Amino acid sequence: MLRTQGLTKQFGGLTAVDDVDFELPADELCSLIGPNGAGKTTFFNLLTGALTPSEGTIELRDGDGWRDVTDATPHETASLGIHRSYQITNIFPTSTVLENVRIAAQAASDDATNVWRNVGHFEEHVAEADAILDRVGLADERETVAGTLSHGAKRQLEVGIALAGDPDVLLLDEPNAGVSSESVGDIIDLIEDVATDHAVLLVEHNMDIVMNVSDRVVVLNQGAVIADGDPEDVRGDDRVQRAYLGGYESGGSSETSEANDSEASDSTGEGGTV
Ligand SMILES: Nc1ncnc2c1ncn2[C@@H]1O[C@H](COP(=O)(O)OP(=O)(O)OP(=O)(O)O)[C@@H](O)[C@H]1O
Repeated sequence: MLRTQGLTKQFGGLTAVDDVDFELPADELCSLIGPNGAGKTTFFNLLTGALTPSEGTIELRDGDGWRDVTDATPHETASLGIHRSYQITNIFPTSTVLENVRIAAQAASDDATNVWRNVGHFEEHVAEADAILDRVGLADERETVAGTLSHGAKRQLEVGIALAGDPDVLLLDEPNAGVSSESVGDIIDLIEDVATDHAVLLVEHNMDIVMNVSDRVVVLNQGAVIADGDPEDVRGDDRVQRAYLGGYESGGSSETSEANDSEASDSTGEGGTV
């Protein structure tokens, strides 16, 4: 579905993503984990075209072949089917929940030139938005002003906005960030649901979520892949334990110590999907 070869990003003398060969099959939910500063967000930003690689290629499955999207802009990658949710909230806070998803659905369609026109003219986008709200568990919040939602509901809305672009590949950036522990089960259900019909690449610090939902786990450290495989194997890998997991056991403390300051160190902030 999507693959990178030798993908590298340098910021001055710092190599944030270092020679990464990666492939995401169409039916897979893959988690990308690693300590703060490992390069996960930079890798996402390369895939969406928000950043241009220093070296290497990014390709998307195109029929029987591959299409090179290495130099594609964010608009082009979105129209080719790569969408992401944002760790920093990427919603219109004064618009309703429905409007947020309706605008994203419309922006992804041919009506994109006039996204603010009267809702009544766009029944099909409203219907699409309602179906998405149902899917992400926000049907009851349809008329709620988005900025007043709880953290957890905002995360659900961000996934809904990403889904509205009708993506093939969904990049989820910490969908659990800021969500209360009671809502973790809802987020797991949501991730598993969207993975039934999308290729998903998930960045998440909560190891219980990662171990629960992932078909495969890739570990980045200092920009390079240090492990790639079955969640259980990756968890048992000595290098991964040393670099990141530090004794993580299922059902224990679910976040690594690195994760606790992840919100503060976010470095996305690179524009929106609509
Ligand atoms: N625009 C930028 N300019 C310079 N350095 C950057 C830039 N963006 C990221 N970096 C650096 O690149 C490295 C990788 O950062 P990145 O945000 O990709 O890591 P991360 O794994 O997503 O971390 P976190 O888990 O904290 O979100 C870090 O050392 C960071 O300081």
